[in-house]
Amino acid sequence: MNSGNSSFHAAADALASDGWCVVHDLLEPAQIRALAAECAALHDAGQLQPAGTGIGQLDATRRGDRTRWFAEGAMSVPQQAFADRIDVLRGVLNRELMLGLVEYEAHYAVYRPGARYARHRDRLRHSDARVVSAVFYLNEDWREVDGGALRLYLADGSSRDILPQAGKLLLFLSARFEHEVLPARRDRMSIACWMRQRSLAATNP
Ligand SMILES: O=C(O)CCC(=O)C(=O)O
Ligand SMILES: [Fe+2]
Repeated sequence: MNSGNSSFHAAADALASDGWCVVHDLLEPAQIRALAAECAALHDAGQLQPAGTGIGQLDATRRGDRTRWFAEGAMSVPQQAFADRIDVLRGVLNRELMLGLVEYEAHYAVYRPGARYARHRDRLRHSDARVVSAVFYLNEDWREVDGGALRLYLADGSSRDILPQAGKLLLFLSARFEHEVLPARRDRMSIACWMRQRSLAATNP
């Protein structure tokens, strides 16, 4: 069971001090495998769609993944397990950092070999709703030679490469960090999720 939430408290501290962190115990291995199997099956059944870049355009040279949103009220068992834990994390972040996170959105993403997502920020131009980006990786036995790191650009000009290994949850403040997905040599599966505040500046795109 994922009984302890001590890593969530540590994550809140790290978000407050550094703005980003990695959590390793979001879900059990069997739950992660169930998500990976579902993501792969949906992809193979043609149920993922080419992703846009937030300004309504498709440009596979900038963003080459295919995605499928989790549908509220119609989630599968593995998706619900993920959502339940994200909700617990959201509660901890709200209590400890007073972030006012009222909801989240999440989608599966598959990057085929060679696909990338060029350097970008997750907060959309027309909305300040996204506060915390949370990327959960589903890839068993991922090694450095497989590529596909998430490169996170830090304020001091340096960067960190995070490999998309099964079970890792990368958290970062959506407004603060530019990041990119480097091309991989094998299929790269993840759940991209954003914890959202009630948006004050939202307008229709
Ligand atoms: O898959 C990742 O590592 C990050 C994906 C991403 O940056 C995004 O979907 O906005
Ligand atoms: Fe992103």
